[in-house]
Amino acid sequence: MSAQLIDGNALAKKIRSEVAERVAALTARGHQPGLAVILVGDDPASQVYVKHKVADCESVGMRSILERHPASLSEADLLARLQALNDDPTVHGILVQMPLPKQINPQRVIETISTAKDVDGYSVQSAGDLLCGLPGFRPCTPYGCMKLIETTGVSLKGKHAVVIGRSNTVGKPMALLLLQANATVTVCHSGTPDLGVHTRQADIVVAAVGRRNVLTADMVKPGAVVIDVGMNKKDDGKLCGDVDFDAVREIAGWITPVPGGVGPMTRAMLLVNTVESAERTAA
Ligand SMILES: Nc1nc(=O)c2c([nH]1)NC[C@@H]1CN(c3ccc(C(=O)N[C@@H](CCC(=O)O)C(=O)O)cc3)C=[N+]21
Repeated sequence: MSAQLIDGNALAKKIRSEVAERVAALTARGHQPGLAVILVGDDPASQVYVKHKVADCESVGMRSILERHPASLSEADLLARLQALNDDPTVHGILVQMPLPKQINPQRVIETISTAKDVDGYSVQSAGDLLCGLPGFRPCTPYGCMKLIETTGVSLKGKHAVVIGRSNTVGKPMALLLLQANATVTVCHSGTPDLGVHTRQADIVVAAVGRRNVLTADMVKPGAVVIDVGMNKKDDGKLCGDVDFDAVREIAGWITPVPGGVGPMTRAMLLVNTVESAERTAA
């Protein structure tokens, strides 16, 4: 028996159509939501991602402001730009594409963005809101993973969820979201001696390491929900995740593909956070 595919493209499309309705309602009241996307330098992958985000905004009727800066931009100049966007009432979300050139401290950049416009959910305030279960912007990738898990109909209450990876943007917030949904949560990482011991117990596995074949078929409990956050390149240049997809899909109950799983949902949740920000401002 083969796992059911969780279609991230289809779910993202449905979410975009819901966002489009909220955008239209706000726009009719003179509050068109706006997202500022800032790209520093000319990293090819970042250019593609940023283009996608701008196109996503257009597809839901949101205004996007794309700012491109040279890789030599100083930190002070970037912070000054962010202050101007903080003060601009037509901008409801601000995203600074990561990674940044080395002369710029990313944490300082994140903390300069107004909490009310931190639609990436990367700031210490947003992280603290999540930790405490308070309203605030949730980081888009783990937020999207929760929506993907929801579509399986598998209830998280009382289930064992294993997160592989402990980054501030994915692993840690993922664990907190699962915990808030009443799962029993284990966080594994590069210092975990035997990953399989943990993942074989898991009803839900979220792999967010950034390395191929982190999760193989022998590490998965039959019927488990497998969410693959990885974005790696194979030798043939094709995109693949952290999960040994072809083998794991024979064991798992549900699995997300790469591409077409978590990636499109990350972008969809950015739109959700931005429309939410605009709704709060308009209220
Ligand atoms: N401030 C900031 N916020 C981010 O959210 C952020 C960032 N910086 N820096 C880079 C990472 C990466 N990221 C992706 C989002 C969607 C896809 C995506 O849509 N992927 C498609 C495939 C795209 C392709 O074919 O290359 C998919 O998985 O189906 C990929 C990568 C957001 N990031």
